[in-house]
Amino acid sequence: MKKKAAIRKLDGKRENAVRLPRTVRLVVAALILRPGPDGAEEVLICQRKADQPMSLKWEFPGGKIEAGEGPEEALRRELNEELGIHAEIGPLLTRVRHNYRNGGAVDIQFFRVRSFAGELENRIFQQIRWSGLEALPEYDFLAADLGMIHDLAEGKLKV
Ligand SMILES: Nc1nc2c([nH]c(=O)n2[C@H]2C[C@H](O)[C@@H](COP(=O)(O)OP(=O)(O)OP(=O)(O)O)O2)c(=O)[nH]1
Repeated sequence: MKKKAAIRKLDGKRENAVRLPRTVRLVVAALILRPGPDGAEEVLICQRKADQPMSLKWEFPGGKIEAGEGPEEALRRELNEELGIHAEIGPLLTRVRHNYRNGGAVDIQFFRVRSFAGELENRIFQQIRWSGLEALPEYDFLAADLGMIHDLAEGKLKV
């Protein structure tokens, strides 16, 4: 009897593991930088619309990598769709993995962008704006970005 009970328990555990899969969304995002008026760096930040999930939170422009795309290629496409620019994608600055409380997980690669062609145009966001790096913690960012924006503000992550 004891043995059977133990097996049932094990099976139950396995079932739970199957019932709660975490599909990781592979995401790319850009730190688009420009020199600010005082010579310090400014970065472009974007606020999600009121009718989007995680509404009105701030984030960096970007989105999910589609099947068959490389990360840089996906980011170039997203920046064109969202902001109407043709960006030159620079180096990978950092990579963040975060489990959201609703069960979704994201794996985000952040690339530096210092140069782009075309005029910045807000095509999908509530608003976009330039912020000094040290001011980033004043904005209500998506949870996955919090560690990184504090590192940027404190100069621990170099751009
Ligand atoms: N673009 C971007 N997405 C981010 C950041 N931080 C963060 O957690 N994310 C998450 C939000 C989304 O779940 C996902 C990006 O997906 P998306 O931009 O293609 O699509 P979406 O907001 O409609 O999200 P979804 O509901 O389809 O998952 O990554 C960030 O700084 N920039």
